[in-house]
Amino acid sequence: MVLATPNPILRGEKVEANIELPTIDLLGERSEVSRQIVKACEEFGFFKVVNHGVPHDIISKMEEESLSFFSKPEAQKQLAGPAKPFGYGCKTIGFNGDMGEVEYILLNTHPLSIAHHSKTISSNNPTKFSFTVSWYIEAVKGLACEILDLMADGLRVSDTKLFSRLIKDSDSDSLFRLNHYPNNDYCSKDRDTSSPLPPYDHSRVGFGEHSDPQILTLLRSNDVGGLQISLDDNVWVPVAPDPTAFCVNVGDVLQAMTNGRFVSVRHRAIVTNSHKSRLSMAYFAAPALNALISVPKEVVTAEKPRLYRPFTWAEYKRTTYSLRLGDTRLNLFRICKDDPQVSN
Ligand SMILES: C=C1C[C@]23C[C@@]1(O)CC[C@H]2[C@@]12CC[C@H](O)[C@@](C)(C(=O)O1)[C@H]2[C@@H]3C(=O)O
Ligand SMILES: O=C(O)CCC(=O)C(=O)O
Ligand SMILES: [Fe+2]
Repeated sequence: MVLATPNPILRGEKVEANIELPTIDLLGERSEVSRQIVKACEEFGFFKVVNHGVPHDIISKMEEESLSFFSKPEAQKQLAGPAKPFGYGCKTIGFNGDMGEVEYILLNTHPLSIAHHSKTISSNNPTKFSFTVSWYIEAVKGLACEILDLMADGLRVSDTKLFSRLIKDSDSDSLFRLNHYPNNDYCSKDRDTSSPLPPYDHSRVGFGEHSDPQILTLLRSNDVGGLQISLDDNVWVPVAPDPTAFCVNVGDVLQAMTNGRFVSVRHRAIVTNSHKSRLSMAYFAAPALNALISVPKEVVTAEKPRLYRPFTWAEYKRTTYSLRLGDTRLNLFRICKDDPQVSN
């Protein structure tokens, strides 16, 4: 069912009723799990994993540390910023004027970088913060590698570690982001409280629409919704929050490496009308800067010729950061039929 939004961000925009993303049980039979993952990446670019093996303890400690940081007075949080490129950021996203109703911590996942930034994020116990983040990242990185190996299997790529090797590199450029969105208590003083609020306020963008540039994103959120994905132009589908699962999405690099078979889908986070704030924790699995992104031979066929030219992650990242959040970047790397450097 497609419903017109009560307060659309863009004219003509539609929001569908909540969908359940494909849910993949990682304890299932391996070839069946691979098959389901490939199908979900082709059809949605997003799926949920359950029985993911990341200990509950690690997730709840990371959530506790995050909330304890975000509950500090603004002036204290600012000591850990600006997020240029890493640290605390509030409302400004990236370097090109994007804004949203979100505060966040953005970190590179290298242990030395985490230890360095922990000093300003948690001045009273930086070791505890640093330890918790590193522990969480090790666990989600393990999960990301497992999922990437299942993808390679499902795609019948002979080098089954091709994708996971890229993110296991000690120079991997992977990132970790904690996003904290406001709750509706911000506006309740000005509101007529006699009529109930709709579940979302579509005029309040937390994190504007974009695709993730990396290989794979593993997102865990608390029980407050807000994430929406765009399956068709101008149709947004809210994703029901599920704190027991990880929401996994294909990034631009994986779309390129699968020759467009997997889709890096645009998504955004809207501020909900919940009394509780949304907390999301995103691990962006990326290759090393000098890694060459090219397509394995198994996904290029006469019917599906090579779509993108090879590029390094450094080149792709530079392009990404020179653009706005909502800009499409992968198309800039599409092969032009008359490009003499390109052979199929
Ligand atoms: C406006 C921007 C913020 C962003 C870098 C960019 O120039 C375009 C992509 C943005 C994004 C989206 C996914 C991740 O949250 C992120 C960390 C990333 O790698 O690309 C952000 C960047 C950011 O916030 O710095
Ligand atoms: O908070 C969310 O649910 C989405 C965040 C997101 O898309 C991002 O950080 O790239
Ligand atoms: Fe994202």
